[in-house]
Amino acid sequence: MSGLHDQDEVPLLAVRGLAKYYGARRGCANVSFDLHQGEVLAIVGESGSGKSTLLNLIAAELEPDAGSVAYRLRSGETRDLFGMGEAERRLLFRTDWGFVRQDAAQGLRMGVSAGGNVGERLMMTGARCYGDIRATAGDWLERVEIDPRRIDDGPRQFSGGMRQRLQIARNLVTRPRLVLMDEPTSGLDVSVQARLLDLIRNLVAELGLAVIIVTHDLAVARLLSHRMMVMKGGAVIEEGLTDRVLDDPQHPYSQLLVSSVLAA
Ligand SMILES: Nc1ncnc2c1ncn2[C@@H]1O[C@H](COP(=O)(O)OP(=O)(O)OP(=O)(O)O)[C@@H](O)[C@H]1O
Repeated sequence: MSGLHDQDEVPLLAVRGLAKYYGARRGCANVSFDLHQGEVLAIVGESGSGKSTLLNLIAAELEPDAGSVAYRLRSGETRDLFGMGEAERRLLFRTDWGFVRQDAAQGLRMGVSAGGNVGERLMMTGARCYGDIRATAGDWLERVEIDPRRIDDGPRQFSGGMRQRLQIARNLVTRPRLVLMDEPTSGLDVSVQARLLDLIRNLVAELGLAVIIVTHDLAVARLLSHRMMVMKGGAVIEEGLTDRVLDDPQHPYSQLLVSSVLAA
């Protein structure tokens, strides 16, 4: 995928010098990047390279030891996430941000119906009319290729792929501008993965979403992202346009990563 943005516009997200240590062990350190509206950034690297730590820092689920994350609000004002009050940040995350987790059970309310899962997020943006909420939830189920007649079924009655699609509907119904995704397709059958990736790709393009996607799968990065960052040992060792990094990796570790996938 290739895509360009206006270099002059203020980034949606600006990450500077982010670091997290677990005791003496480096989770990630010295990570800086900008993300613009509509841009998809893949974070790749082997297990333990720091991908989840970085994503969880950006989601403010972990406290950084150093660094900042600035976000441009809909009002145009840019704010440091860690300087915000807890309530303000929570509201932002529930409306303007999404977080699609690898394990759908962590991103869904498993005891609540499909319609309830989608409607709940909508209510956080102020929707109150039951009929409208139900109709919008039904529309979103259709958009993620779930039969809207299953609106009253719970996620426990859904397959793994359907759960992930429901999680996507729940996250996108509020029309967020930024969505974090943590290995959204791993653990699913290959054919289910392909369908889900196709769906994600179309929705991201249609809604003009900015996305940070963590994946260990370079094919996922190739398909979805404009830019990618390669992490190793908690540090970003290479960063650039996805096609460039995959076709012409500069760092020996990225070369190894790319060639080992090609050889597989
Ligand atoms: N809660 C924790 N306590 C101690 N060390 C941790 C903790 N979480 C992560 N680490 C360490 O931080 C480093 C980065 O781990 P992280 O989970 O961010 O990597 P990752 O690339 O997301 O790996 P995976 O793909 O396996 O999830 C690793 O050395 C890991 O052992």
